[in-house]
Amino acid sequence: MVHQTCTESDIAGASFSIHPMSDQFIEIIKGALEEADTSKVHMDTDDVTTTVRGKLTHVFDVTKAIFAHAAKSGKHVAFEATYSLGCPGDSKGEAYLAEDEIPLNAEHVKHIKQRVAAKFSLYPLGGGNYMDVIYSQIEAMKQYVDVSHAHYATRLDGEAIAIFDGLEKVFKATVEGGSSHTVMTVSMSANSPSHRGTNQNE
Ligand SMILES: Cc1ncc(C[n+]2csc(CCO)c2C)c(N)n1
Repeated sequence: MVHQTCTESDIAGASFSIHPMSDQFIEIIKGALEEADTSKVHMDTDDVTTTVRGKLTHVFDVTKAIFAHAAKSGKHVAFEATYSLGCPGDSKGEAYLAEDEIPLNAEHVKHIKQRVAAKFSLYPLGGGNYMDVIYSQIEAMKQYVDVSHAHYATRLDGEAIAIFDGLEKVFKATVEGGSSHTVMTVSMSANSPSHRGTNQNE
């Protein structure tokens, strides 16, 4: 078996998709991808997902903005993402590591009000006490949004922007805590008919 070695580079990335439950899905997906300022990341869209790579701050900033732009269509939008840091498979995005830490979209999207339901799972690979890391980061998440137990994941209910900011903080804390390869999966749902009656945006 060939063992791939992970580089020392701190390049982060996300592979994500948006699925708007609407006949206008093409406009919603493409519109959201275009509306976000992606100049500090390497971004590539195909028929399955979009991949963004660069500094972790910008990967979260761009995915948060794209989701917020899609969700503000008012249509039921599902979002799936896998975030990863610590084991890059290619190097095209590495040029973007020279960027500064100033997010380009945060100011623009921070006023978007969008209640969402989400689930996330954190995988601190390459560290010892991985369950301790997971439990302490679930605890940390309670500062930002409503947190509840789910099988294979932790449920989050709240404003989309607060949830993305919480996810970014938890991811960073896991990396800074010594996880040499960190993966996080996120599922999010906006404007679901299942939320009717509980959604402040109605
Ligand atoms: C973020 C994101 N990136 C790519 C796709 C895949 N995709 C499905 S339909 C469509 C528009 C027509 O080309 C695209 C790009 C997605 N769903 N969400």
